[in-house]
Amino acid sequence: MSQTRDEKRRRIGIMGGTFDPIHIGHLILGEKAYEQLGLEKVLFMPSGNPPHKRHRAGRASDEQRVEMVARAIAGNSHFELSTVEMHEDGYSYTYRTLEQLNHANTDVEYYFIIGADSLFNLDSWMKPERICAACTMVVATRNHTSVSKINSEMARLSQKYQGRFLRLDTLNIDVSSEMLRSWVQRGKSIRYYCTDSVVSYIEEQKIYRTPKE
Ligand SMILES: Nc1ncnc2c1ncn2[C@@H]1O[C@H](COP(=O)(O)OP(=O)(O)OP(=O)(O)O)[C@@H](O)[C@H]1O
Ligand SMILES: O=C(O)c1ccc[n+]([C@@H]2O[C@H](COP(=O)([O-])O)[C@@H](O)[C@H]2O)c1
Repeated sequence: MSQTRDEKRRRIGIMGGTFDPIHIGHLILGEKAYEQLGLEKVLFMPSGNPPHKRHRAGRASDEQRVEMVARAIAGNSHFELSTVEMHEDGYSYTYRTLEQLNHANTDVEYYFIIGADSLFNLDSWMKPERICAACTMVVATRNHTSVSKINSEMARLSQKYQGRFLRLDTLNIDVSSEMLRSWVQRGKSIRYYCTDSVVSYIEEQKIYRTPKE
């Protein structure tokens, strides 16, 4: 059932991701969504991995990804960690998470924050029409995707899934977790691309030093 969009409902953002590792791109998206949409807070929600995929070579464990998110957002009072997708069964579909959240919190309107790469993949997500019924999608540019391309994809998806899409006004942020993993693996600095607390945790725990499988 489609949620009514009521000005009186609490507005909460969700920044979902693999966060392997969490970097400044994720943090800036959360902060700009908070600012531009007048959100009460932003939940940082690491997505779970199926048990058979945990502790993959060259990747952080689920526990390490959660710890990195906790450390990265620690200094921001309107950011909050949500571990609702970290459970033994592993991967959670976004439509299910959102429907469960809506069911449990009828006074909240959710805003799901994504980068442009995720927008152009949305057709391949599980039940996009149910995702669109359960939240407003909030989209930031990535990989220098133009505003006009983002706007036309948002219009197409909005019509296809009867959804509500908003564009965040952000600069292009040239960073990806994959790039940072490869830099650590090659002994290069990732300082300033992640918070100091995350950089030191990656060093202490010796994450991303082994080549990927
Ligand atoms: N630099 C960025 N600019 C805009 N959006 C981003 C950026 N980095 C990540 N995102 C968005 O944040 C969400 C979570 O991203 P994710 O945790 O997969 O990071 P990633 O950098 O894309 O990881 P990887 O390089 O491993 O694919 C996605 O919707 C993604 O589009
Ligand atoms: O539900 C789906 O089918 C689905 C498919 C791909 C990504 N997602 C969600 O989108 C968010 C960003 O995903 P990722 O893979 O870019 O880290 C994260 O919260 C994922 O759970 C969700």
